[in-house]
Amino acid sequence: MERKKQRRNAAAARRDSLPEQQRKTWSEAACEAAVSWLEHHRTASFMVYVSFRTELDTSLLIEWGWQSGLNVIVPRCIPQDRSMELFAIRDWRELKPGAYGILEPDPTKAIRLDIDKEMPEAVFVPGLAFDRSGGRLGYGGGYYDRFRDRLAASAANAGGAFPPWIGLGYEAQWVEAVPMEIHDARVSAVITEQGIYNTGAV
Ligand SMILES: Nc1nc2c(c(=O)[nH]1)N(C=O)[C@@H](CNc1ccc(C(=O)N[C@@H](CCC(=O)O)C(=O)O)cc1)CN2
Ligand SMILES: Nc1ncnc2c1ncn2[C@@H]1O[C@H](COP(=O)(O)OP(=O)(O)OP(=O)(O)O)[C@@H](O)[C@H]1O
Repeated sequence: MERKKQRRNAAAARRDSLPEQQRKTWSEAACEAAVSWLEHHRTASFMVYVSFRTELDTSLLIEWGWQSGLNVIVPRCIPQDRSMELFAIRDWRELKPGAYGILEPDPTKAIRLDIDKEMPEAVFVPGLAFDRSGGRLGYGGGYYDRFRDRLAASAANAGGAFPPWIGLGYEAQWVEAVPMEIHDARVSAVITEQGIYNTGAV
């Protein structure tokens, strides 16, 4: 969709223009808000992206997870079918650059997770832009939308609940409305440096 591509370029340019020191401060504040949310919900595990380019930096959240004994789950993307595999990681040394140059779990070091047996209790998703109704603009690989369908199928099979789907971004990433297509999933909340926004979507 051409309209989406233009929105992606504009959103990426806006995020790239945010000063590095600001991005660092905002990332830390957003990670603290995410920590509060996880503590409040007493989650034992969460899935999170490892940041690349100018994305909101999740390293503080990941390190807090390790220190607090939570199961920290990171995806690895498979460009052939645009799917993602999950791994529990315990240390930065279990990551190596994968597709797109993103740091991803090294399958020889990290522990592979079978989502039919074990599901992350919360999922933090990256984005180029978000809107207040939970619309999310990604890089266009459809990785998270496809993965969400798989997770929903496993949850339905196991009779379990689908985990909260939470966007992480800077206040500067809000847009009026992300163009949404049928397959695009909404996030149930967005966390920024200002705190958590519930979107009303499930
Ligand atoms: N940290 C992180 N990990 C992630 C994602 C993410 O957004 N952030 N993804 C979320 O899905 C997946 C990777 N998706 C990606 C999809 C495309 C490009 C990319 O480089 N695209 C080109 C443009 C291609 C085009 O427009 O045709 C580019 O941006 O230059 C990068 C990552 C899985 N892992
Ligand atoms: N659940 C799905 N099943 C099959 N194909 C899908 C699914 N979701 C998205 N796609 C396809 O993937 C491509 C990219 O989708 P979209 O523009 O929604 O990506 P995105 O959400 O921006 O990216 P990402 O999730 O990787 O950050 C589209 O061609 C779309 O048709």
